[in-house]
Amino acid sequence: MLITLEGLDGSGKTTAWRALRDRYPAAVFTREPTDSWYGEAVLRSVDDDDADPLAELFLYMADHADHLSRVIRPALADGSTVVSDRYSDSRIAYQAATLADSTLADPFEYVRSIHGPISRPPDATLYLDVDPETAAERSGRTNKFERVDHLRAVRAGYERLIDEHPDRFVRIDATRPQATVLDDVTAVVDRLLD
Ligand SMILES: Nc1ncnc2c1ncn2[C@@H]1O[C@H](COP(=O)(O)OP(=O)(O)OP(=O)(O)O)[C@@H](O)[C@H]1O
Ligand SMILES: Cc1cn([C@H]2C[C@H](O)[C@@H](COP(=O)(O)O)O2)c(=O)[nH]c1=O
Repeated sequence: MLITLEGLDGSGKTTAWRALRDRYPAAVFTREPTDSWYGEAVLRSVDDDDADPLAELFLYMADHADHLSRVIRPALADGSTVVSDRYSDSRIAYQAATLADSTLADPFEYVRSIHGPISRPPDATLYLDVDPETAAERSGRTNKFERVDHLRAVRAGYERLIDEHPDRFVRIDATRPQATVLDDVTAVVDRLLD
């Protein structure tokens, strides 16, 4: 089973991912951007305010393709549970926002469409829901994606994904205290793996 954690910057995904790693030591824990050289190239682009959004999308896609072949597919073929901190929905929500002013007629559909033939959809996605103001505050506004107006557009993309896949997404109110959020996260994953 492939479980993904999604949400705005600072929503608490990595905190939840670490709690799940302690609780399920036999599962495979991974993330996007990955720690490969493709992931390093992505981070260089994230730190470049002038990066071309389409070029950046394809860096993320290269990292995703490598992640699929090197980590995700082998782990699933072994029968392991895989938990990924960010995955394809991050691309659809974030790059649809960065490409909003591009020549693409419908960036959301375009980014989704390029995943179709190559990706492996998640079985379940925990969406840690915070408002853009809380997200920007918690993340410390350290990169170009952590600005309130951008996060508002990203959140709209996530809402569209949730509307389209109500059975896959589990929304968790992540504005509550950390312990309460983690209780909900572990209860959801316990139920999924039961
Ligand atoms: N429920 C919560 N209430 C208050 N603060 C929280 C909560 N969850 C996480 N935090 C804090 O918010 C900050 C960001 O958390 P975390 O790194 O887990 O978020 P993230 O979604 O992985 O962020 P990013 O996408 O930017 O990597 C950390 O300082 C963390 O301790
Ligand atoms: C996977 C992925 C990530 N992003 C953005 C979101 C963050 O601002 C940065 C780095 O991710 P992190 O979880 O905060 O370390 O990258 C994105 O725009 N598109 C993606 O596919």
